[in-house]
Amino acid sequence: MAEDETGRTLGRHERYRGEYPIVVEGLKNAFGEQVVHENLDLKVKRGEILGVVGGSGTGKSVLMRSIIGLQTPAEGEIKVFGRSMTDAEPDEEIGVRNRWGVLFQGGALFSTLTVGENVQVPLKQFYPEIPHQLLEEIARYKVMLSGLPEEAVSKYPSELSGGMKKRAGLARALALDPELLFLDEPTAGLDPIGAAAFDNLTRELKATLGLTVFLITHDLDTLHEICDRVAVLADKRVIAVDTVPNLMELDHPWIQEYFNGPRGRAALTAQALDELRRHMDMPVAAHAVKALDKTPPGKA
Ligand SMILES: Nc1ncnc2c1ncn2[C@@H]1O[C@H](COP(=O)(O)OP(=O)(O)OP(=O)(O)O)[C@@H](O)[C@H]1O
Repeated sequence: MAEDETGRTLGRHERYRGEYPIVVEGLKNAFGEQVVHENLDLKVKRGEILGVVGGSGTGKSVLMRSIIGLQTPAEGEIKVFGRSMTDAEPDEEIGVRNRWGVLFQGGALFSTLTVGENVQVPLKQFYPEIPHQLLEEIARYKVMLSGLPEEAVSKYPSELSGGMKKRAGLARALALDPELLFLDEPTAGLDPIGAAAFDNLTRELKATLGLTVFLITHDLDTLHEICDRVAVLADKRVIAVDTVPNLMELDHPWIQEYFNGPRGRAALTAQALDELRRHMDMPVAAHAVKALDKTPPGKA
């Protein structure tokens, strides 16, 4: 079961109040000869959106799978809500597993179930005593909370667009009222408007539901717009965890290339424009937005 900082077991509906719901220390993961992580440390703060970035194959998904117990590490310690995930028996983990929700890459919905039935899967697993009608109502509520129209409840995944599938996956991840939300590349494959809408939804859900979010992404706009801090994976470990502006000051080749390369600068300019637009009633800001909008690409 989840524990507070003193080791006291938390009641089923009691929320974790410690500072770090996820603590990873000295993590090593290897597949045969291939060492993916070595001496990896990471602490996720309660109530933050932590972005996780790194080149392809640096082990972002493996890190997430280790934290949620789908990948057994070769070495190291992982604590979620104060409970060690590395030495827990599967039964013991249940008191922790129903406190998180996961949106896997691509949504990972059951294709033979409707959206509503997909959302009901974790509810039935952890709360088999809930009556059928209440299950349906909870599922409908989660679907709408994720920004889908009510009719989507009875649709099958094949009848949904890519963006709607992500929202359906999110609805399922929110089924158990989690405190922790894991999102693996939530905006991959979405058009820029769909991606921005999903970012807004994540930010609103964090604020209204008090979530802590572990967010793997390649999307620079997402990093700039909604992440409180960003962890950078390189050289088999987390080489830095900080705000984006602070990371941009670091003298690491991958970080410089990523955040200060052309795409990184474009994302930064877009964010600055957004900030200014929010203050459009101020004449100076309105003027600046007009001027920046006219700046030719590459000159911003
Ligand atoms: N089950 C597995 N068996 C063997 N190797 C694996 C397994 N899962 C992951 N790997 C390897 O571990 C490394 C890290 O994979 P992972 O999917 O975590 O990378 P990633 O950083 O999420 O990459 P991307 O950004 O491309 O999604 C890769 O080299 C991958 O091939």
